[in-house]
Amino acid sequence: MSESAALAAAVQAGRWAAAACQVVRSASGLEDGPAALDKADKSPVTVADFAAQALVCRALAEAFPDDPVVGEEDAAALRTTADWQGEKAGFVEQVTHAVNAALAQFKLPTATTAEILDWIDRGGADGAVGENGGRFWTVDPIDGTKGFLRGGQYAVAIALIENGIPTVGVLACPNLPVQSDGHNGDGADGGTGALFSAEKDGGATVRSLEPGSTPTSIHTSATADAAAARLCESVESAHTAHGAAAEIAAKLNLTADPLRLDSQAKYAEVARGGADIYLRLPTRPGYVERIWDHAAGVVVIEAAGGRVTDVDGQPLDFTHGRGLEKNRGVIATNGPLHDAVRAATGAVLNASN
Ligand SMILES: Nc1ncnc2c1ncn2[C@@H]1O[C@H](COP(=O)(O)OS(=O)(=O)O)[C@@H](OP(=O)(O)O)[C@H]1O
Ligand SMILES: [Mg+2]
Ligand SMILES: [Mg+2]
Ligand SMILES: [Mg+2]
Repeated sequence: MSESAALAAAVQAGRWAAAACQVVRSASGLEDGPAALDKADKSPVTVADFAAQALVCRALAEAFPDDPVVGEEDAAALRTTADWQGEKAGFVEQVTHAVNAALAQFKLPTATTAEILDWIDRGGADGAVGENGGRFWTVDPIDGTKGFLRGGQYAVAIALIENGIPTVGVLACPNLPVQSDGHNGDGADGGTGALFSAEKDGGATVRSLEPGSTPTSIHTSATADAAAARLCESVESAHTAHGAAAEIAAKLNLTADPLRLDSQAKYAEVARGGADIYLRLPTRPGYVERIWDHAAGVVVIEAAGGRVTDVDGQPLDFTHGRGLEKNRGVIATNGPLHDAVRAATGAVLNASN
């Protein structure tokens, strides 16, 4: 099937953003890592998050100038940096350098800092359904920023949402091998990285991040035997309840250890059968999942044959702006295992309430 203009734009956006992330990653040693700021919620944001959001917004604006973009980041902090000292000095210049290094790789003209900050702020839409006829993009320029900082997995996640339904999804995963190796190693394998993509009601594919690579189809695993299933979950214990996941695994008689990896690379692994179940279990009441942490993963996994609901079995509801206000946690599976995993999850979470 040929790619739609929307998918082609998202793929290009993912490639440009991944290139910027790789420029930043390779310019910094693992010891000190890329420069990062703390956001209001104390989570980190790096030079590469900003550079990647700028490039995704630029690519989407070129193809679809009227489409709103709901991005995780904004440039407000970067507009007040004139007197930044110490380790923050030069932060904005590093963003500009990363964007322009990526643009140069694609033989595109370089941009000024002012243009780059404006591209980042194109991501300031609020995702209200009804805006632009119910059509908008959502972008996580680096999902798994903590993974990125550690040299582990991270993803550039881009999705198109139409009337509340994610219809196009791209996950660019620079540290994930193109062929699943059931990997326990949680970091770069020296390869070029993988880009997963899908359209609703079309197939899901993976291709290398190498220029000109050809997509190949991916499918979730067919296993209906929970005992043989492989579960994946976040590295960060603040992002998912590891203890409850272990209880659910025991209930399902799972024998393999969970695969812990950062970012929506988890959706990608389940989509291609490298794992069978992705559990994201609420750690504290009141945390609302963000749409950009899931929209692209949902498209890819469903197109590959899998299923996604929240822990209560409800579909993820993308009609409430930037948050999945009506959902709690996430269960993503290969499909055949979904009902059993959902039942075990309900039993464990209800018992602990
Ligand atoms: N308390 C809490 N509960 C659930 N989720 C949270 C929480 N805090 C943060 N986040 C979001 O987690 C995103 C990273 O997802 P992962 O857990 O898959 O990656 S990681 O293991 O933390 O790297 C991360 O996305 P990024 O900020 O894009 O990295 C956050 O949006
Ligand atoms: Mg994220
Ligand atoms: Mg992010
Ligand atoms: Mg973040």
